[in-house]
Amino acid sequence: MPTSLRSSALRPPLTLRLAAFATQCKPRVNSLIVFTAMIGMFLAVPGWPPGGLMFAATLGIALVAGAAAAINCLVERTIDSRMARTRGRALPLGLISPAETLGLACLTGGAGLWLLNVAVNPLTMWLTLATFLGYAIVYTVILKPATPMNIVIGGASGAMPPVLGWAAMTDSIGMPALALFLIIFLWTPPHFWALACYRREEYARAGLPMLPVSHGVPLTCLHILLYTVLLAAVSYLPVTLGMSGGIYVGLVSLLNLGYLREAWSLWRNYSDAKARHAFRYSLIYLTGLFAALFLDRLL
Ligand code: HEM
Ligand SMILES: CC(C)=CCC/C(C)=C/CC/C(C)=C/COP(=O)(O)OP(=O)(O)O
Repeated sequence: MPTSLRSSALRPPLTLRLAAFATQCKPRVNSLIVFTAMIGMFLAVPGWPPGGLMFAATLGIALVAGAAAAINCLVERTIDSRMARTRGRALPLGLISPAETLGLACLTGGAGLWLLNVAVNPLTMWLTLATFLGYAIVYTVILKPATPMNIVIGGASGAMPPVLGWAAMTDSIGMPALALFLIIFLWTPPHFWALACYRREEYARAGLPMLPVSHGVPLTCLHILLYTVLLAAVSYLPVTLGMSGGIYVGLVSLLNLGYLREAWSLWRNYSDAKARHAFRYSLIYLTGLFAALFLDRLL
């Protein structure tokens, strides 16, 4: 927090500081994370999952995911202050102090883990803790500043939520849950690299070795295309495993055609506008794929 804001007279009021903390939990990113966890819960059991168990699991996962995002904001507060996209976050603006962020993240994360342990099962609690550490420590502290492959390895944490949802309902990790893990795991690099392409100058200024910064845009676009082809192939695993049928195949095929077109066009003839479009499409793709899994099960 800037020195001028340290004196209590100049500190933002408590409600504003709590609201500032909530924005650091990255609610928009985490709403999709939690959605994929909930679909994992639906697919794990025949019929509708037990309401109380589903509520506790969803709340627990959301609290821990929010705490992980807040720790990411805490660790990266100096880097965030150097990039246009992130300099309006609560810590660079001094709306909340690092100590308050740490304290509230421990509270929310601790509450989430406790809830998972007592109201869901210890397996889900341990897997969620590992996911938290994977993102907040392994990705944020170790990999992100060190290697352009940060996202490939770090993406494993982002791919965990359907596995967490599955474990919450079954107290086990099934093959179908691993198929959903693989889908998000292969989706994450093209999702992030599209954004990293059109934000490459900011990442370079911040000293972060993202793939378009270290190896250039053409090679990054080739990687985006290759990952998208792999993703399209793996997106049919739920059918091979007997989890989904015709409705899913139809919807996911449309989504795949759209994503392959985005990736192909980006590779053939790059522009920042196309990369922005491909990033937005990545969000439609993953939301659509998980909605298709749900619809296929429902209908
Ligand atoms: C470690 C892996 C990931 C990285 C590095 C990453 C990176 C990013 C970045 C840099 C943004 C822009 C955020 C902003 O401007 O505030 C973003 C947005 C977003 N990401 Fe990811 N992402 C990852 C994994 C995921 C996963 C697994 C999901 C969901 C399942 C996801 C969902 C979203 C959503 C919904 C947005 C849009 C947020 C908005 O509109 O404000 N991301 N991601
Ligand atoms: C249950 C649980 C703990 C889930 C965590 C899931 C997880 C790994 C989410 C990662 C998504 C995310 C906020 C990426 C931002 O990347 P960034 O931090 O590089 O982006 P930034 O530059 O916007 O901070």
